[in-house]
Amino acid sequence: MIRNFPTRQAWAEAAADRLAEALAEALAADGRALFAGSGGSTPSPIYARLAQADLDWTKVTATLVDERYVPEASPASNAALLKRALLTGPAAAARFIPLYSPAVTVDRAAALASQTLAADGRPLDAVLLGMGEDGHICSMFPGSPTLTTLLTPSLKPAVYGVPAGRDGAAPPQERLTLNLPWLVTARCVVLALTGAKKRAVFKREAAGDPAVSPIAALVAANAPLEVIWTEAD
Ligand SMILES: O=C1O[C@H](COP(=O)(O)O)[C@@H](O)[C@H](O)[C@H]1O
Repeated sequence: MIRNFPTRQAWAEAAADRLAEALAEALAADGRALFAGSGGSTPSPIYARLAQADLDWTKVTATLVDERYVPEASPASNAALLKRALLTGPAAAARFIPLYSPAVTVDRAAALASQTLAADGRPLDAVLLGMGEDGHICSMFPGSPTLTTLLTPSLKPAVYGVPAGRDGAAPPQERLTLNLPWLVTARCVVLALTGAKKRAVFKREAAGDPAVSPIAALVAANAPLEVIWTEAD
């Protein structure tokens, strides 16, 4: 279930190649493809390689698995990271759907992003996930108040607002996130992990309770999950 790579370079290449393959399959089958990427410190080397993939990027739409409720000018913006690291060179021709909208509430921004993604009219073809050391994926935080809704498999794929909290379970800042049904209906979900600590967290979470652990819920729902790991931190 976990593919191991000896170096960061081999790990990034394997993840990017798998994502490019899934996007190429979608382009061949349907003439278009939908990608969703994570933020955080993990994905930049993967994005750098994926941006070089020989794809018709004019037919690719890219979005985010989650976002902090901040404008692109903020250093915390995942949109800014994606544009800087992936949507450059030939990949700059891809269409980008942000989760953030200015001057509305986080829930209104979530509704607007849900509508735009629904209008695109296809499931995700390739997803790049990271995981925090607390076991969160997207902005699904173990123990947070919105988790039950985000993990409900019978809901439609949608974007949700995640309130900020002070208790350690909720994020310190409002966020936007895709829900589990987006991941379960995807063609390919790559979870990219680095270091011994995250591997241990993944193993613990995968064996956990799907009602309270996003990783366990992903596994229990038979999402097309591929875990790519390097011990290089
Ligand atoms: O907050 C976030 O964190 C996770 C994990 O980030 P990392 O720095 O440990 O790689 C990331 O996947 C998510 O997109 C981001 O918003």
